[in-house]
Amino acid sequence: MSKVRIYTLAKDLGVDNAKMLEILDSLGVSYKSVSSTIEEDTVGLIKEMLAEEAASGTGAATSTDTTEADAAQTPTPQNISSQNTPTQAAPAPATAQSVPQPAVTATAEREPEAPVNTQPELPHRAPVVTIMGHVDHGKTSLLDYIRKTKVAAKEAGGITQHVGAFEARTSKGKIVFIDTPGHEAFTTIRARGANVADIAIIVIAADDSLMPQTREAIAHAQAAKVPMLVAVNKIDLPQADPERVKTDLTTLNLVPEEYGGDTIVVPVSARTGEGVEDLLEYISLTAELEDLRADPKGSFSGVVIESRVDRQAGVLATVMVQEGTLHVGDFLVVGEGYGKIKAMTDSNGGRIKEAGPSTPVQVLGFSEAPASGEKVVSAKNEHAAREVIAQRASDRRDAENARTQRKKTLEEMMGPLGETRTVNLILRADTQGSLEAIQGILAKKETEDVKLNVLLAGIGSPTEGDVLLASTAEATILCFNVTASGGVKKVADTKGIELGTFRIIYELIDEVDRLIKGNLEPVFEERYLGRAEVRMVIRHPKSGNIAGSYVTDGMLRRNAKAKVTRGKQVVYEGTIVGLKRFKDDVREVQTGYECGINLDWNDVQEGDIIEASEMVEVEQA
Ligand SMILES: Nc1nc2c(ncn2[C@@H]2O[C@H](COP(=O)(O)OP(=O)(O)OP(=O)(O)O)[C@@H](O)[C@H]2O)c(=O)[nH]1
Repeated sequence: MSKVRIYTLAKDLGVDNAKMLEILDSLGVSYKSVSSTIEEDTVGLIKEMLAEEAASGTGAATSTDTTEADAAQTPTPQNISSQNTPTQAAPAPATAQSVPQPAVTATAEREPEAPVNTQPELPHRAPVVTIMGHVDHGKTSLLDYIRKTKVAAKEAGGITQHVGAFEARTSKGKIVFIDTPGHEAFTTIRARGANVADIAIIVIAADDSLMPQTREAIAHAQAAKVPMLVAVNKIDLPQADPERVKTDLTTLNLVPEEYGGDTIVVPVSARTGEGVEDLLEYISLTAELEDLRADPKGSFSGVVIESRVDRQAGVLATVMVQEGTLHVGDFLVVGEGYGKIKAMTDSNGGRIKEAGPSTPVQVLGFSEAPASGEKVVSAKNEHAAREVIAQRASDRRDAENARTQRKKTLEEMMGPLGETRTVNLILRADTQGSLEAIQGILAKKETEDVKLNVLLAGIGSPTEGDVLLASTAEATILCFNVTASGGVKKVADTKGIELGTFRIIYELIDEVDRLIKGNLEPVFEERYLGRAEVRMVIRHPKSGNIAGSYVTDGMLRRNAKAKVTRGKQVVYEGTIVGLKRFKDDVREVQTGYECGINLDWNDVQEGDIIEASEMVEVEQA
């Protein structure tokens, strides 16, 4: 029995995706997304339903979106298919969809009036897409192909400067591509707390399948919780084996739709262009499901994609507008610096005066090059910009002071107690065999309370990218038989990332055990401090009997735990409540010194041995 993809069917029948899903729900048909497939039989039922509704004038084909744009149209099935372009009027929110809406028809006399959603909706914005994958799998070629075919010829012509992002025009609207392939850019941006990409395309060469950087790219996208699409590239090659890629993906728990999962896998060729249209269509579909919106009238915020210093022009920074609208003349604050926009160009080099959400713009006006991933906000005027910067500088100083070696509490590390916790790990090992062995053991360690989440299991030394991933995902990096370079260690240090290196698998596993235990309660350990011999008992009118002693080993400390042995027998366990050297109260007494010990116990005798210890919290990995 053949199957039909939901969104294709919706398109063919001229209903929008939301409506189609509503029909499927009413028929009790299960699906994962609009890109899932349904049985041919169901298609017949849907057609019948639509025909009946159309005949009874209930506007079956009418979108549940009761926007002005829809209302202005005569609702024929053809003119209401939803296209997620940024200029399109926004569909009604989910809550409005669940309210039965009278049909919108060409005859306006129908009563009562349809309940109109008075809350103005934010308009849709174009998706921002990043392309990641293993070296040589075709990321750049794919971006080049899209740029060549989807950026208007006159715009693409001439010398297009690389600005870090470009806008593609597709039949489904604008899609913005981050033009720096690879996950370094993605992670660098995320490491500064910003999220630029809405969708990640993982490119996998059909003749090579999963490679270490493919796994890394997937881990990065998953850590960022960014929806992923897999583009299996180079399908034009005779040795291409897209099926193998799909099977291999299942080993990472990414089950392609064809296999009953929800991972969209699109075969493409960046060389011939085959499948690229499909890929773009899937991007638009994913964007539609993500329901990406932004307020062009709101206050501006954006993120620096990249920046460089041009010898003639000065600092040129590419900023992605995320909210609001940017205008020439606006004051921008980045980190602890600011600038006034002297000029602005779009990603094709054309001068522009303003730019709304999901628009990458090159800005001239910063005095220093801001770093990728820095967040940008605007200020009313220069004075306001300076005020923001002064506040930031003072906040930073406070944070630096507060950070001085403050240990994170368990709750901060693991989330609230009493819930299932996740320990995020990045594993690095010398061979695939070791990795598998470690993962095999770890799989058995999971409990109801603690989940072990291996974000990335890679062969070879940990990279700076791993540290960035660890810092954004709050993960611990564990290395087996590989060590981090000095540079990577330094980055880990500055970011406060735990990076453990082990030569014995079970030591690594012990470390994981400690991490797991750390989830449950703090672990304390009794640590031996020292020992003293009682040489005489001094009777004190107020404090009771004081043990005049000589410290024979280590040291004694006030408030330490005390154990008194007489011969082989433990005769008392308590606390050292007072410690004196001659007449003075002291905190500690070292080996070789005499002291008076008050145990708040009167039966101490000459010859007793007082052993001191204290409870210390065991460092939680
Ligand atoms: N036959 C074929 N070759 C391709 C295709 N896509 C890319 N290539 C070739 O594969 C090689 C690598 O392509 P790139 O686009 O540079 O790959 P990349 O992933 O950007 O590589 P890095 O930037 O080094 O990470 C080049 O020689 C491309 O010509 C394709 O669809 N079919």
